Amino acid sequence: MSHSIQLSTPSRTLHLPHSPLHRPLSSFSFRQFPLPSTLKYTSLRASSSPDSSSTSTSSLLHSPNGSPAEEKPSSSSAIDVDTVTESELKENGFRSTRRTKLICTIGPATCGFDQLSALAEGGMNVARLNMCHGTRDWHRDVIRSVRRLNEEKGFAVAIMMDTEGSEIHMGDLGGDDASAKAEDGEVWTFTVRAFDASRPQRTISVSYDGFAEDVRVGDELLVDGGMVRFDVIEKIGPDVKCLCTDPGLLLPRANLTFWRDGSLVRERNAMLPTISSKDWLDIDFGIAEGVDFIAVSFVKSAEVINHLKSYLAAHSGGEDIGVIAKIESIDSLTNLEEIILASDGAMVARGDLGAQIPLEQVPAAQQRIVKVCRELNKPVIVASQLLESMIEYPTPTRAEVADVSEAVRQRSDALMLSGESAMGQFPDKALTVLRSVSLRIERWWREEKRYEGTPLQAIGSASSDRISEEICNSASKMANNLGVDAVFVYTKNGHMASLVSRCRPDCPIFAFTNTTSVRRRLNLQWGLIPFRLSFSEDMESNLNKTFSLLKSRGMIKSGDLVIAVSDMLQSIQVMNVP
Ligand SMILES: Nc1ncnc2c1ncn2[C@@H]1O[C@H](COP(=O)(O)OP(=O)(O)OP(=O)(O)O)[C@@H](O)[C@H]1O
Ligand SMILES: CC(=O)C(=O)O
Ligand SMILES: [K+]
Ligand SMILES: [Mg+2]
Repeated sequence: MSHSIQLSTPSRTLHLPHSPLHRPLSSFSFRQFPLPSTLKYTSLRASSSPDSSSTSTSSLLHSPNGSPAEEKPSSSSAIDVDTVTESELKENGFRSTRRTKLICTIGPATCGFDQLSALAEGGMNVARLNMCHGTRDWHRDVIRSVRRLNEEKGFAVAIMMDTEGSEIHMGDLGGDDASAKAEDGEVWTFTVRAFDASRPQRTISVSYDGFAEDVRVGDELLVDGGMVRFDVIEKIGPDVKCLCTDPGLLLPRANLTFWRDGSLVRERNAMLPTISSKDWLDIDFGIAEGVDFIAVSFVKSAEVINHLKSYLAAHSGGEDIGVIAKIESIDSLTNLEEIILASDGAMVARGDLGAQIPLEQVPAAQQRIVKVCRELNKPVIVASQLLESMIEYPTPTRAEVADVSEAVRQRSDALMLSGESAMGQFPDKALTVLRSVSLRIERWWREEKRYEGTPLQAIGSASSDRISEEICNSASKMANNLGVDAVFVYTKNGHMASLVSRCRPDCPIFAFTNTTSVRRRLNLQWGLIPFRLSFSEDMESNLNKTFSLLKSRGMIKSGDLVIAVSDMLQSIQVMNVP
């Protein structure tokens, strides 16, 4: 058995002393493929049969009942890629493609087709719909516009529906009020009464009937995680009188928390279901409209994630919907590992998290959540207030740029805009800032050759899963050491692509998959450039086909060095594009 990998350039023989493949694994052997006239490569292949390349750990992307009609490949010779990726690849080459994914919350500022189109052109990978706001008809229109955009322009923008959850929040402000200003020293009334007509002056309705009973005089009331603060000074039936101690803007449906003797009052929240009856109706709506992800607010345990996943499996007709756990409560931090293990991804929901734990603990929590997600191979989103000042101003603060940089540096999968894109004045500019800061940090890694060095623990238990992992780990390491232009991964359900993404290699990952729904879901993961392409079990013909399609569109060129891995054949192939 040879311990070297022969590249297609005959003069170069590569020794990989630290490669996991170098270990004396008797089941690994090198096998020379018959060389087609146009393609020369040497392949490294595991001796287990291709059929055993089980990817059962991927519940997110596994399609048990086959693909619905919409997902049928349109043409066997076409490749689906959006115009932005195509021109980026043509103009700047592989290396400069962005690795960090971008999510935009859609709201009144961005719900029109042209506005959505501008966001997609600006790099939006996922559109988030927050079910706390807007009607189902409004959300349906947005979902359909995004779908039209994908169909017309080749984008793979995924839709993430975010549940309202049953935490306590303010009601709508009534009338045309977009916000209300609370000044220091003013007395405001928080009430469980609903208003028939216009909102009485300095009065705010509260979503939770037990509010007036639970809150006590002397408690501190925090709006939106402390953006505005009040002291509870008097209770009169359903009305709670509060003195403003920290002034600020009250936004419709802002989250409310109350604190007693320096800690969060949680007894009440524990009794509310994580998924409310309204959330279940929203979830049915999301299934009917074919959303790609459901983000669950205020997750407390893995149980609710498992429950939702069985519900989706039973009701979504074989369509896969990824479940994202929002980490925004103390309970979710306590049960972090098991929650993330049960989920298909997680969100560091810093807005509410910062209202539940002291603010100075949020950065450490973020770092821990990002790390656990990497370990367990789940995409992770860093969310809230990344560019908060850009709701009002066209340039970010230096501190915001530093915060975005830190999230990119942690190699989180995705960054999310909230109010900046939903109702801010500069949604496109905010997206541009996320994009340019991501690109800058990523370029710095390349310039400094700062490869991700974190050793990753094994996740799969079945031997074929372990082999897939080792192949992806080795392929990524080889990609860094050889300075290859791209890793190609052929994946039916996306699992193999996520394993390559997990290694955060220093080159883009072209993920070829044969369904549009898997293509959209891959768009949440770090470094993956998802293409839809119909392919066969025969890797040689897949590669030849991909090379000719991409070359004809100017996205790759002869001589580019590529590493290929796939679901179908447990092998690593290294080759120059013919
Ligand atoms: N669909 C929508 N319709 C109207 N306004 C919206 C919509 N989505 C978001 N917004 C506005 O953008 C703001 C920020 O959005 P964001 O999604 O962060 O909501 P949030 O209310 O802070 O709750 P969450 O904790 O779920 O993120 C909201 O407070 C709201 O004013
Ligand atoms: C995104 C979200 O829900 C939060 O930050 O609270
Ligand atoms: K929400
Ligand atoms: Mg929240």
